[in-house]
Amino acid sequence: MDSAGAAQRDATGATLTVTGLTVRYPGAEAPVLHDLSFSLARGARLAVVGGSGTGKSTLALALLGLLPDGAEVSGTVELEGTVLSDLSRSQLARRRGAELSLVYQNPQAALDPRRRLGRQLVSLLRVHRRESGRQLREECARLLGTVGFQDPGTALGKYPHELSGGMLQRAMIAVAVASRPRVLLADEPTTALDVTNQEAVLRVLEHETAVSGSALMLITHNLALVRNFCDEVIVLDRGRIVDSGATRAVLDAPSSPVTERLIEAIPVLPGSPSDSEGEGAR
Ligand SMILES: Nc1ncnc2c1ncn2[C@@H]1O[C@H](COP(=O)(O)OP(=O)(O)OP(=O)(O)O)[C@@H](O)[C@H]1O
Repeated sequence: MDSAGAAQRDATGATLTVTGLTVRYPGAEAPVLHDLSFSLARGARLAVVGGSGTGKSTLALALLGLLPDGAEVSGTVELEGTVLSDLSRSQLARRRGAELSLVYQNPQAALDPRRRLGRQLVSLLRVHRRESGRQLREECARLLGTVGFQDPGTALGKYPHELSGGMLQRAMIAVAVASRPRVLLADEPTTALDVTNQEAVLRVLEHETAVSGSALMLITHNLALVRNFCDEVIVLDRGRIVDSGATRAVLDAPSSPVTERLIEAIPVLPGSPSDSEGEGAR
């Protein structure tokens, strides 16, 4: 943990505090996000759940300061006591990646198909580190090893299309948490993957955020995934929070019909983690 971050800690235990966040896209009549307020505790795992078009990705972009030009934003986003809208573009860019990091839905789309994986991962690390290219490449190999790559050196020499989506996503997570961000934002990180790769990526997310001490904000439309993975959940509908709280409490006693519908959509398979027997361990 860096001393600047430690000095800025507030007394609430929250690493991220969002207050009254409202966003309107240019030309749109109504805001896409309405007066959102929530906080994320240090090291906690929060799910943001909602159907298509409810504003989940807009929320991620707003937190990262990456909304398109002309978007109207009000309310505040506070990271470790610093209001992000008070920062200059370059200060915000430094925090992005170092303190607030993002894992995209589709790692293939986030990478340049013409450049080998190693060069791209080194470029990502270089934004926040001063080591030589050789040291950064060694660090990339070490990071890939921590997320289950048997032969990191070979993987670094490959082009993105030569690796599976699951491998690429694990690599991206390893690099995203390398700077020990306060918050890792994962926007549908498993949606583009098959079931086996989804599980591997979730295990990596769980392990890596635990090791780095990062809080996780998991954006998903899939409440089944949230059940066993997140401590808290907020449910979005048409840009508003319609339900929120500890995951168990929200799932056991939803206060919105929207949450009820999402719960009804969870497939219950005998012996699956969503089966009550399977849940006993947590
Ligand atoms: N750049 C933009 N300009 C104008 N409207 C936008 C823009 N991006 C998104 N929207 C609109 O904002 C609303 C919320 O979109 P957003 O992508 O945040 O939802 P989402 O919950 O992430 O959806 P999905 O799960 O389908 O990705 C949608 O109606 C969308 O059409």
